[in-house]
Amino acid sequence: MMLQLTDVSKSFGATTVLTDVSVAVERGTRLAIVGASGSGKSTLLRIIAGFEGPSTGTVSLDGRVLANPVSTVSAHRRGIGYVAQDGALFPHLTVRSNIAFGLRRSPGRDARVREVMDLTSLDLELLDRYPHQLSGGQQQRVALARALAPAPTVILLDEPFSALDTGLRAHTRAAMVTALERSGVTTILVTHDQEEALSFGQQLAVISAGRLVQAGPPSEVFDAPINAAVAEFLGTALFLPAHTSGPARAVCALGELHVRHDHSHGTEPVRAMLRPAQLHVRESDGDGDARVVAARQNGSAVELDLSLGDGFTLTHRVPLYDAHRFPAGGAVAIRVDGGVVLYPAATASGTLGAGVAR
Ligand SMILES: Nc1ncnc2c1ncn2[C@@H]1O[C@H](COP(=O)(O)OP(=O)(O)OP(=O)(O)O)[C@@H](O)[C@H]1O
Repeated sequence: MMLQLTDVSKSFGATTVLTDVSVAVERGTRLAIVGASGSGKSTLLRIIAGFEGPSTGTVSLDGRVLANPVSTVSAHRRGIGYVAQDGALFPHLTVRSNIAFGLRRSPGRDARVREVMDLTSLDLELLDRYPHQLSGGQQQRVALARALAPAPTVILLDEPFSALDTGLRAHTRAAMVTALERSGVTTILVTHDQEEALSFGQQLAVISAGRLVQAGPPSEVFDAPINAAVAEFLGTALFLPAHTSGPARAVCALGELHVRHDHSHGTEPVRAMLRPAQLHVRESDGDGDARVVAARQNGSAVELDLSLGDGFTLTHRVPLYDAHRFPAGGAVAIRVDGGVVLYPAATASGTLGAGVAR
């Protein structure tokens, strides 16, 4: 066990921002916390960093209490590094001085600067540049290098890639993950980007309205979201009205399907959730499973509206080069791979935290 939060809550006046958040991060592992804007991610990081205190609950590191409502270890004594959204480099300092900022003056100081630059794949040519002479991705890597320089036990990353454009973001993220891996530092990333969260670390936690609704290895959370809202939040999800038809079986407009996970809590009727990648659609000579009611071009793909009967329509994307096989009015056959996840039938409240089993 390493960094541990136990029942952490936080209120600002009458506003409750976090409620009973408990999470443990093992030494040397990476946790990504994903949530919508305003869900409390930054506040959680700020409590771990020591910029805020919890209203209730405890933060501890290797068994040592860092903060509870009555006592707190100050931020600079926690051995925790923090990288903000925009990197927050000192604009009037060179890369060398930025990275060396938290290091004691010593003969080894310059060597350490070079070491963390190597770790974060920063070219030594950049040593004497100023932040405005760097690309966004380089700035973020300098910010990480600066945070890593004093060899912290934990690094906190607050949306460090959000200001970068898509291509640079993926590249910078991969470079950062490599650097974090090589340094062996325990890391927590917060982000509102699902792809980023799913690819970042060994653990993923979903936060909604100040509560941790689900945590686990990213593949497990993605495979078996605890409720329909989490399923939708983590990626495009298709929901079909269904009813159970036997052990691990459910019937919906696409026929009788295998149930991979059942989160319906014994309710009936249910909804069957599947991901677009599970659908295999081909043209059909006969009646097929569905009919193409509309086809819309959307960049490199064509979106087909497929009517399954019973007034139920499903949208499916096919590559542009394949679209001629699916004219409007044509019949298609649909195969589903991998089974479905069941949830209670739709209710009026569809927020991420609704109906959470904890
Ligand atoms: N010092 C404060 N006083 C009052 N309310 C605050 C304070 N800090 C944060 N909040 C409120 O707490 C909620 C969560 O804020 P927080 O910044 O933690 O969310 P977030 O998930 O990081 O959002 P974003 O992704 O938009 O940065 C927001 O509604 C915010 O207005």
